[in-house]
Amino acid sequence: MENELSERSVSIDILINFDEKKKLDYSLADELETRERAQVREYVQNILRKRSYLDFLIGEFSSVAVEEMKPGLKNILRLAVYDLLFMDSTPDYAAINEAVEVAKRKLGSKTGDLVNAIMRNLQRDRDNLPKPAFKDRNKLVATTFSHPEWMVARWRKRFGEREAFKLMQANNSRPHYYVRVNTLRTKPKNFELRMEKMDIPFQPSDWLPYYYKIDSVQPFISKGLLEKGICLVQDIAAGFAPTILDPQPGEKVFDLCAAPGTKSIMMADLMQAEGEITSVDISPERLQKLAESALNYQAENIKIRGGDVREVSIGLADAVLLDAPCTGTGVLSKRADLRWQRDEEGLQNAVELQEELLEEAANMVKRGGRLVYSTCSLEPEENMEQITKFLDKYDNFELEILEDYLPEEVLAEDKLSYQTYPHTHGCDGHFGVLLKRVK
Ligand SMILES: C[S@@+](CC[C@H](N)C(=O)[O-])C[C@H]1O[C@@H](n2cnc3c(N)ncnc32)[C@H](O)[C@@H]1O
Repeated sequence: MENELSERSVSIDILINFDEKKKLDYSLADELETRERAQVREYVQNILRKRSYLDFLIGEFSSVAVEEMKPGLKNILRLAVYDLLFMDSTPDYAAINEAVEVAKRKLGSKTGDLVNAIMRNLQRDRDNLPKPAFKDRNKLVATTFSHPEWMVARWRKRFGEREAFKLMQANNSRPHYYVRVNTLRTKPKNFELRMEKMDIPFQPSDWLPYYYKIDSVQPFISKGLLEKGICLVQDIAAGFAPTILDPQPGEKVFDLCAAPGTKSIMMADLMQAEGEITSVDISPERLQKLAESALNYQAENIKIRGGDVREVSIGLADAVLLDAPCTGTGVLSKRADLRWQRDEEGLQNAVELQEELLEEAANMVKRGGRLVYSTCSLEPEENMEQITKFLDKYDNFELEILEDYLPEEVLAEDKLSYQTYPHTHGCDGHFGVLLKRVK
C-alpha cells in the first residue's frame, strides 16, 4: 500500500487545493525528497495542461457528471486517467489500484468502488477513446486543447485557427529552459567547463550572451549551481527587458515590480554591481526571495523597497524597468495553472493596473533617462495598445529602435517593440518597449 505522502497523493492534494482556493501551493510537497518534489510538479503541471480533456474523458465513463463531483474525487480521477493514458512508466494496474487506494483512504470505500468502475471502463476502451464532438467550435477546441473558452475564442479570432492550435500545442508541451551565467560569480568559460565536467548538456544561445539552452533544470538544482549563485534559471525572453534598458555601471536604476528578482539580478550583473538598483515590489514574500537571491548572486548594489509602486516615493532614476503584473498568457507552458486562474475580467483589471503603474514609472525617469515597459503576456491590450495609449497622453516620451539590442526575429516590423511567441520562437512569450524621456 502506498505511503501517505506519495508523489501521487501529494499531487492530488495540491490539485484539490488549487480547485478550492485558486492558488497553486507546492509547499504541500515540502516534506518529500527533491526528486519526488520534481515529480509532483510534473504531475501537477501536466494534469493542468490536459485538464479539460481529462474531464471530458472522465465524464464519458462516469455515471456522475464531472461538474457535480467534489474536487477530491475529480482530482483523484484526473491523475488516474493521466497516469493510465500518458505515463508509459506506470503499469495500468498500478494507475488504477493506486487511485482506488487513495480514493478509499481520502473519501471512503464507496468512492473507491466508483473510481474503480470508472477506471476499468476507461481501460477497456483505451484503444478506442471517444473524441470531443461539441457543435460549439470554441468549446470543442477548448476541450481538445485544454484552454479556457474565452482564451480560445480570442486567439482563434486574432491568430486564425491553425496558428491558435500551434500556440496551444506549444503551451501544452514541455517548456524550454535557459540558464544565464552570473558573471559576478564566475567566467562564462569556466561555467561551460564546469557543465562539461558534470556531463550537463547545454547549448549557448546566439540571441544574447551568457544564456544557455538546457534540457532540464534538475541537474542545476542537484549539483548546487543555483544555490552557489553561479547561474540563474531565466527564460531568454525574460532577459530582453534588462538588455534593452542597458543599465550601465554607476547608474541609478529602479526595478519596479521586481520580485522574485531575476531581472534585478541580471541588471546587477550588467552593471558589474556598480551603481544602485532600487527594487520595489508589493509582495513581502516575493521580496524575501529577491533578498536571498541578491545575497546568493553577490548582487551587492540591490536595495530592496517594499510597497506599492503607486505610493512609494523614491525620487528619479537614469533608467526604470517596469515589468508589469499581467495575465501571463506568454508563459502558459511553464505555468499551466495560469490559464485556469485568468478570465476576461482579470485581463481588464490587469490593463487598468498596468496603465496606472506605467504613469507612475514614467514620473520616476530623469529627463534624458530610459524607461522599459515589459510583460509576459501575448495580449495586445496589455502590450502595444497600452503603450499607444500612454504616448497619446504624454508627449515627453518617445519609443526607441531596438535593433542594436535584440535579434531581428523577435522584433516588430517597425523595430520599436519585441514580442516572442512560444510556438514560433521556442521560448516564453514576452513583450517590451524602450521609451526615452525627451523633455
Ligand atoms: C511579472 S512579476 C515581476 C517579475 C520580476 N520582475 C522578475 O523578473 O523576477 C510582477 C510583480 O508585480 C508585483 N506587483 C503587483 N502590483 C504591484 C504594485 N501595485 N506595486 C508594486 N508591485 C506590484 C507583484 O508582486 C509581482 O511580484
